Amino acid sequence: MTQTDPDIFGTKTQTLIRNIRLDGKPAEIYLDGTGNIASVGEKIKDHDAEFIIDGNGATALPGMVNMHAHSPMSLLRGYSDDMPLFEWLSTKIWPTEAHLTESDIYWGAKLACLEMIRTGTTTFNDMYFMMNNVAEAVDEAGIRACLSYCMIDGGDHEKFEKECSVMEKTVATLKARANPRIIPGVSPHAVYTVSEEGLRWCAEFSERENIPLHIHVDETDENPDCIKAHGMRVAQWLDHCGVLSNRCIAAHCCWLDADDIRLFADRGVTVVHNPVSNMKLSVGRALPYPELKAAGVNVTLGTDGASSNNDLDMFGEMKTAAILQKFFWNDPTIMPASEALTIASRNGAKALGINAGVIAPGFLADIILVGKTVTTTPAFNTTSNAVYATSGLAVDTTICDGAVLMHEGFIPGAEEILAKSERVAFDLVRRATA
Ligand SMILES: C[C@H]1O[C@@H](n2cnc3c(N)ncnc32)[C@H](O)[C@@H]1O
Ligand SMILES: [Zn+2]
Repeated sequence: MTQTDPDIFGTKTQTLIRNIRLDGKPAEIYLDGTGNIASVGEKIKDHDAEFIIDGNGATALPGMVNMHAHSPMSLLRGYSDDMPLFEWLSTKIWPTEAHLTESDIYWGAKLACLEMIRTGTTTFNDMYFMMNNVAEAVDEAGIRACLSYCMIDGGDHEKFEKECSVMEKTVATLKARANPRIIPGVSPHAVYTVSEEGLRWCAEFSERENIPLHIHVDETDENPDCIKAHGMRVAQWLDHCGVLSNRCIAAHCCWLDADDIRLFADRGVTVVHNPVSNMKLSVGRALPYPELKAAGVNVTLGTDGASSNNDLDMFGEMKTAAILQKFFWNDPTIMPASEALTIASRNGAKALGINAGVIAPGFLADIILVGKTVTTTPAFNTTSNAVYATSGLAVDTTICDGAVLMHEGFIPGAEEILAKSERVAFDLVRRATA
């Protein structure tokens, strides 16, 4: 069996991965076709491999977990840049999103899944609209995702009622797919776009269904407006509405203060750092990571949409997170490479309740191989190279749920997805600007 055998793609098979490095040491990994890692060791003798992947000295890492994305926004990559957040959303993004069709959503998500597989992401936490079309793309791509419909009611009660019914239908439809790689979630957009009844309803629904709640929090300083409207800071207001719990995944969180951080720690909230998007949109402050870490808050990593990043490469995101934190808080010891890697993989998996992010027997076989190449040589420290030196394009093999999705940089069907999403994106913008 050669490693370029086309049968290797897309199905769980008994696979031996050899000639790799794990934590800097020579290793082999055996997948027994169940979707889990069966064994890890220096030399695996007892196996029944149908396929053998020769890593040629590659570094094995857990697949990246991108904890804040808007996958269909890959269609709007480079469409509108270099503007302040609210002007960008209200004059460029929202008017264009009003023209999105189900087919656009599907092709945008296909493009995003392709990029994530190419750059070593095996799970993403997504917030957008028409999520069943995103699910279709996720299903076909073989990647793992938590998918949430984004509620925006703008304080309008009629709109609120409509949004609740879309949210309920979305969760039911996603559940009915019965795909273990797809987790439904709920997503009120933010405190400045969702009413009190909207926030409360989402919190109760997420509790009832026992599914994650994904929300934008304190990206820019939302506190003065929140205090004016409700007499409380954003974190307190969310708590007042029942939103803060261990199901809550809060993206951005740049403007949390010490009391907010204590509240998040008490409630078991997960925070997502989005350093590239935050810097590009100049939100004014970096995530208070040192204080969150000291308080024991689970911190994860995300790219945000491809129209504010503008890529979905978690390797670039890890490096940016580590160097932004060091620079902003003026301390080079903050977020060492191994911590950045944990934040980008294990911590996200934990927040979504996925048994992944660790390469050890019994964990899900969500594994990537970073090839031996210019940016990973010399291999004094493979973790340092992964975080500080290489981009996701050095990933040459991506495995999710025990199935090979990319090998030697090749992903079946990639060319069609690029060609079609290119056409779909231009057509969308033509309609939106007509
Ligand atoms: C899911 C919804 O969130 C919007 N969206 C995309 N990027 C951001 C951001 N940085 N902050 C707030 N909202 C955002 C999308 O454009 C969509 O309307
Ligand atoms: Zn976002």
